Amino acid sequence: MTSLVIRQKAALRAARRWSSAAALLEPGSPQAVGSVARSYCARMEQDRGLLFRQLFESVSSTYTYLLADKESKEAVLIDPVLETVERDVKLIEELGLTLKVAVNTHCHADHITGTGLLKKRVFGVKSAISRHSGAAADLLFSEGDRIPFGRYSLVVRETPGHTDGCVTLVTSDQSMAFTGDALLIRGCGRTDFQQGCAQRLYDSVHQKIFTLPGHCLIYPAHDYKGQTVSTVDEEKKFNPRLTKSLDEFVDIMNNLNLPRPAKIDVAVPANLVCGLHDV
Ligand SMILES: N[C@@H](CCC(=O)N[C@@H](CSS)C(=O)NCC(=O)O)C(=O)O
Ligand SMILES: [Fe+2]
Repeated sequence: MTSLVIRQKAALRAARRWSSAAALLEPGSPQAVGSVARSYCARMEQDRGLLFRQLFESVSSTYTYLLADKESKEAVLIDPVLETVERDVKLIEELGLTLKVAVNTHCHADHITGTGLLKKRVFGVKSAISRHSGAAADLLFSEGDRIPFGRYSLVVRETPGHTDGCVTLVTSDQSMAFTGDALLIRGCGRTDFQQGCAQRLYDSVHQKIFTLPGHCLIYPAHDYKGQTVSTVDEEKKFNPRLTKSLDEFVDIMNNLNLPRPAKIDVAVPANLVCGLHDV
């Protein structure tokens, strides 16, 4: 009994030490990245301050991501899908969030984005996409731009190759990267339509994603096998395409022989106007 009380007191003291250390770290500050202990604190800070939801649309196997600052309630939504906008709006309302930006990682070929409908459903939301996508949106971003939401922000890394306007959105403490179709879990986006280029994609992933910290979590736009998350280290070790040499990668990509996405002829024109095709 006595030893149980001692153990409980020790655990309480340790928890207090952790929480006061975490409280000293501004989310996304340079101090929040670095040693293992510091990065562990940064993750604790995130748990306390950053709301995160991974949502799934099963027809196109698309992941939509909701991130919000728990304090200010400001939120961003990454890669919403037209068919699941009502689900997303309901969740945003239930959680009392203010959606600031609905952002696309690229001009999708397989589904219509939800950004256009979201702009109609939620007052004040701005759509955003890369200026190299050729698509219309309220905000056109490029390399190094930040998408702020409360105390947090997403930093834009241009990762072309699947399309010209593909970006990876990285949290400012580099603990999470939303890679769109540039890097999928144990795979990558195809390069046989839109402005696809295998060499460009290989360079993008190696220079802009594999240079992130090894523990950085990888959240892709799609998964077709039930996988939900990976890390930079895991993909550097186990990605069956991107661990190969450039020549081998190009050969793999030129021989995927995938069928065209069923909705490509409808989705691409719609997504070039951020889903506002029927207005
Ligand atoms: N069957 C789906 C389309 C599947 C597909 O082509 N996925 C793309 C990402 S969406 S542009 C892709 O890059 N896949 C890479 C891979 O290796 O599977 C449909 O008809 O919509
Ligand atoms: Fe795509």
